[in-house]
Amino acid sequence: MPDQPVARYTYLGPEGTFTEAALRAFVGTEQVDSEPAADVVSALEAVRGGHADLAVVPMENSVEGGVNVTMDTLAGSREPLVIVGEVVVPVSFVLAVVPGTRREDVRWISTHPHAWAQCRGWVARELADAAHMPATSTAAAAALLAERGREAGFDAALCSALSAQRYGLETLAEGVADNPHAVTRFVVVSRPGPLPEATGADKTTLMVHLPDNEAGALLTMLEQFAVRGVNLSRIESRPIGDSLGRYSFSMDLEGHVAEERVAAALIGLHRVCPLVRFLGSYPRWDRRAPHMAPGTHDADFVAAREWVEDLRAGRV
Ligand SMILES: O=C(O)C(=O)C[C@]1(C(=O)O)C=C[C@@H](O)C=C1
Repeated sequence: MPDQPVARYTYLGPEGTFTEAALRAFVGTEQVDSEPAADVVSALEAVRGGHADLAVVPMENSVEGGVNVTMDTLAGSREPLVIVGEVVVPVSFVLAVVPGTRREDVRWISTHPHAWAQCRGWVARELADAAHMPATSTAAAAALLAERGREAGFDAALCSALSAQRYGLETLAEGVADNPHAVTRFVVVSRPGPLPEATGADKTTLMVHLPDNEAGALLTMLEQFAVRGVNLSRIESRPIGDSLGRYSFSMDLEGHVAEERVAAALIGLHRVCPLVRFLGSYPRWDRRAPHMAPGTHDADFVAAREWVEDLRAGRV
């Protein structure tokens, strides 16, 4: 048998981001063909353009919620991309500085906005006068501080312990996190192709538009899931952008499109929503199977369909 070609990965870089840690957790080895990207959009564009096979990007954080740039870039282009996997990584930060910097010298702290949101309380308590300078990632802040020192325009980075070490920074505080159990969920994205097989513990990601100015349109959309026993694990609204009051809905549901109840919900959505974008069915990171309500197993749908076929054929 010929060797399988090695998948080329890209991820939100530079080296040392939590996204790189997620990539390594996903492939389960340090040996991976990977190239960091400057930001989420560039990582996803590298896959669209064929420069990489797979991109790992942050999707959702347990404290700060959805990563808008990921949701919008995945859903927003005419050339579709699909999610083929997910990874959940615990996140806690270190306060990293150029060696010799004292705690009382720290006025400006650079990090990714999602990281800042997870450490705001700690900063208010420990460094009350410090302010935030946004960076494209936690490791980008660390790398810039290591490269430019005082010329970077900030005094410290909130980043992973790995980045502080990789960029030769000194750690002034570790375990920085307002919520010690915070986790970030990352998704693995590819160009469309054969779907990952259903495992019995999967998720499906969708982006849906509702009909304009229709009372109850959101309820009608949600009913498509409820009546088929499909649980949603995330739903967020995002502005469509062309006028006020128009929103799309980004959501994850428990199940795989290969399952009857999920397929039936998608058929329902297709009938009642002007746009439904399928963004992938893929195994859950925690391998937790959904609770199945009575009457929602594949066999129940098959039996019900056969019954209707009998009726149509006159076998009453
Ligand atoms: O900047 C990083 O290190 C990232 O991997 C991005 C990111 C995010 O977008 O949420 C990932 C995990 C943390 O929640 C903070 C930042």
